[in-house]
Amino acid sequence: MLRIGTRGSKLALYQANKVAELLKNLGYEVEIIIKKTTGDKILNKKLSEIGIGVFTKELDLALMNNEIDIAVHSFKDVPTIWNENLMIGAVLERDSYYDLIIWDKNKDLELDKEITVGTSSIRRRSFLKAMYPNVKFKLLRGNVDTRLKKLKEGQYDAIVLSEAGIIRLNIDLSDFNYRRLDITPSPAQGVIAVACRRDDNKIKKILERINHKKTFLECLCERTALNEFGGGCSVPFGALSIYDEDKKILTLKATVFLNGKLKHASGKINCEIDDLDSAITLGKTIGKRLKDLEN
Ligand SMILES: NCc1[nH]cc(CCC(=O)O)c1CC(=O)O
Repeated sequence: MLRIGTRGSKLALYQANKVAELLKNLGYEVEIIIKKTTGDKILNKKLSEIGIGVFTKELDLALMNNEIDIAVHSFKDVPTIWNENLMIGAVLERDSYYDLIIWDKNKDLELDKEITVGTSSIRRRSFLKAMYPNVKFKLLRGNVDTRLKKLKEGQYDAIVLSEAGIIRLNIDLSDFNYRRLDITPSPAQGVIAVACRRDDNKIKKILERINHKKTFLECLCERTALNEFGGGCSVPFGALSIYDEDKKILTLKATVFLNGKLKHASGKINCEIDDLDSAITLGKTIGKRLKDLEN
C-alpha cells in the first residue's frame, strides 16, 4: 500500500487523485491521507509574509515520520531550498503555465484606470504594476471557489488565478470575462510534483515510472534560476523554461521587478532530455545575470 499525503483543498485532492490514478494503473494499491498545512490555516496574510514552505511543512513532517510514503504538491509551492531529507521523485506533464485575469461578464477591463485587482502574489502584483501603473491591489487568499465568489460579490474589479488551477477544478468561467496575462509565470507553475524521502529507494524507483522528463528538466532549470537569484516566494520573480524535444534545445526566460521596472534575461543550451546538469547550468547563468543587475 502506497500512502499518499495531500492537503485537503479541492485542488490538492484533484492533484493527489491524479497521481493515485497513475500509480493504480501501474498496479499499486494506494491510500490518500489528508493533512492541513499552515498555508491552509492562515488566510489573512500574503504568502510572502507567512513564511517559506507554508504549503509543504506538515506534509514534509509526515514524510519524515513515515506516516506517508509520498506527498503531492503544486510544484510552485515547494521552496527551492526545502528539506535535505526529501526530494521530488516525479513531476507530471505540465498543464497551462499561464495566469488568467478574470472580471465581470458585463464590464470592460480597464487596466489603465484605478481599478482594484485581487491577488496576494508578489510576482503578479509587481509585474502587473510595471505594465499598468494605475492599478490598485487588494489581498485575495483562499481556495479558487472562494476567490471567484469574492469577485462575483464585487469585492474586486478583477482577480488573477492560474489557468492550471481553473482547468484542474473544471471551473466554468462562462459567467465571467477572462484572458491570459502576458507575464512570466512562477517557476514550475502548472506542474504537479511528487515528493518522497531521499533514502527511500523503493519509492524512488516507482516514481521514476510516472515522471515526465521534459517537465522535470524545465522545472529544474526554472527553479535553479530562482535559487541562484535568491529569495523564494517573497521576491517578484518569474521564470519559464521550454525544452524542444526535436531540436534538443532548452530555453529559459526569467523576469524580475527591480526599481520599478521589469528586467528580463534569457538564454538557451543544447542538451538531451535527461541532461540535468545542463538545466542547472542554464538556470544558474540566467539567475546570476539578473542578480548582477541589482548591484
Ligand atoms: N499558490 C497557490 C497555488 N498554488 C498552485 C496553484 C495552482 C496550480 C499551479 O499553478 O501550479 C495555486 C492557485 C493559483 O495560483 O491560482
